[in-house]
Amino acid sequence: MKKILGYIITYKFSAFIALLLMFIELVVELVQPIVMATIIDEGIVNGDMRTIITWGSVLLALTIVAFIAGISSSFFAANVSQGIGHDVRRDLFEHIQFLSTQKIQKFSTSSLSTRMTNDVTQIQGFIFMAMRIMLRAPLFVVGGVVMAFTVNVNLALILLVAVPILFIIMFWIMIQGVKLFQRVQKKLDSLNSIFRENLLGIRLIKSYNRSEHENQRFNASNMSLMDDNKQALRLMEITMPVVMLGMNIAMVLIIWFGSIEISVGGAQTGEIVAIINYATRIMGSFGVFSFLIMNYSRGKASASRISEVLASPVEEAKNSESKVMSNQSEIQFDQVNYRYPGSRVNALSDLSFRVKVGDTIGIMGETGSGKSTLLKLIPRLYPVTSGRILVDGVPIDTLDSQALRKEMAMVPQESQLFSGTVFENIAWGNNNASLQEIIQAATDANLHPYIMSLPNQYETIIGQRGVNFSGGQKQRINLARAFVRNPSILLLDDSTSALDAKTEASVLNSIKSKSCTTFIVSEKISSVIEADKILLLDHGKLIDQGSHDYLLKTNTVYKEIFKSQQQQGSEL
Ligand SMILES: Nc1ncnc2c1ncn2[C@@H]1O[C@H](COP(=O)(O)OP(=O)(O)OP(=O)(O)O)[C@@H](O)[C@H]1O
Repeated sequence: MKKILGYIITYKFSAFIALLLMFIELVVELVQPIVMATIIDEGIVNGDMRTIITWGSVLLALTIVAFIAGISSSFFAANVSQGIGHDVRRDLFEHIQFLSTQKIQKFSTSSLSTRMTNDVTQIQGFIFMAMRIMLRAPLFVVGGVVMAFTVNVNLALILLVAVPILFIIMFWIMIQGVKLFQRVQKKLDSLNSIFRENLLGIRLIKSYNRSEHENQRFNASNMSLMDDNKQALRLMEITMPVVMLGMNIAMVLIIWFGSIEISVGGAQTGEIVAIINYATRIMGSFGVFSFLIMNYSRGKASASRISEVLASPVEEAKNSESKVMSNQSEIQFDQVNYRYPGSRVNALSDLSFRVKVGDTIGIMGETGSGKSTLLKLIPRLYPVTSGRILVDGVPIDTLDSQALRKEMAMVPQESQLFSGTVFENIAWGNNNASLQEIIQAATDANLHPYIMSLPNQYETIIGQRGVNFSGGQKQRINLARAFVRNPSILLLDDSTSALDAKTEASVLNSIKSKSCTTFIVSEKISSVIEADKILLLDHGKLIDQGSHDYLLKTNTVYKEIFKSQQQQGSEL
């Protein structure tokens, strides 16, 4: 919460004015019962019309002041809460951009999106409430008791006993509430995660007739969220009856002792009315406590979830002074091991190999053998568990990650498109690319003729996640995006799997004509047949390396794969 409240500094002026106006409103409300007592005791009881009119006018003026102060305070409080919400969202977004892939995986994308939306909204609500009533309610309770003492000490003593007891009960409820609302927030995360998976996999769900199963999964999570929410709200709901009970007992006592005091001349009617007035208003302030507790509990839970993200260290630029990467880079893996966090086995074990500048490297192996993992280690998407990866002799963990990645382009296994036009999606790889360069990249990806056949050509809007493009078209947009970057290291993770043989051959030819060092992950020998070197992986270990001809002659596993793929090819 401290971290989030730190954001208030930017809005200190608005926050100060909001609190000042709230304070004026509070003082006016505290003075009003005394004015009423004066009107009763000096005006009504004595039949003094002048006193009634004078103090009645004062009362009216005070009411108008409180009204204006209240509205203006809300205006400034909204400024502060909305401003802070905006700043927190901005910082969260920026921070998430620089979190390591492992950290993002740990938080999970659905949790991050709940934090970015729902949690920030809770914080906004909390800050607004904090400035409007969170301070005002307890201040009024304390101020009300103090003012009651100035009216009649004996009767005020009743309030002095009742109020602390209620405070303690409220404090206990608040502590329980924070725990419960934290649980609610976690359940909301799970619900969001199921919902997200459903939206992404809607076609698969329909084609497998699994809607009923998914409904059940969602309903179970929804039910669990409802149960926890109910439990939290039930706790909140008991606050009002407890307050009513405590304060009504106090009021009965005030009236009872008050009537005795009046009969012995120790108090006047107006004083009793004023103290009852304070008691009623204190009860009102306590009444909003349940709302405040709920707001505070949710706000605190949300603040700690947001702070957790903001406090996660970003990928460090360990050595920003380090040498800038040359645009032709030799790569060396030196006894590299990698184990995913939480996994019991290495995804990659004792990997050592060297890649010459401009070479094309094929990476082959059965599914799950560690091909994609190897590729992701090169731009340091995951830091190695042990061993070293060197680019031009420099360990990559000593290089600034931005500088390291500037020279690389990666085409992921799963095509990724952004909302916008085809042009924007390709240019995303290189902001400074000219139209000519974009067209060249699309041509190299064997995509230009298709784009030109579209009604709006390069200005064609790509639907959400590229729904209006085929798998192969999406892959080629991703390839064009990588080409336009003109990288010195090109990383292709099974990026031609959806292309037909002719298109793939044409794309591979374009890649061959480029001078970059290229890594091609594939399960198809045809994709890597012309590579300078093929790395053969098995269960994360490098079992052999060499050219296609060399492996075909010397490696029986490779020979088997080749034979089976040849057979499949001739059967097709
Ligand atoms: N994000 C992850 N978290 C934990 N384990 C992972 C993660 N990604 C991959 N793994 C595990 O690491 C191993 C290697 O996975 P990797 O994706 O590198 O294999 P691959 O050879 O590229 O497979 P495929 O050909 O099916 O894409 C697998 O056993 C996989 O379960």
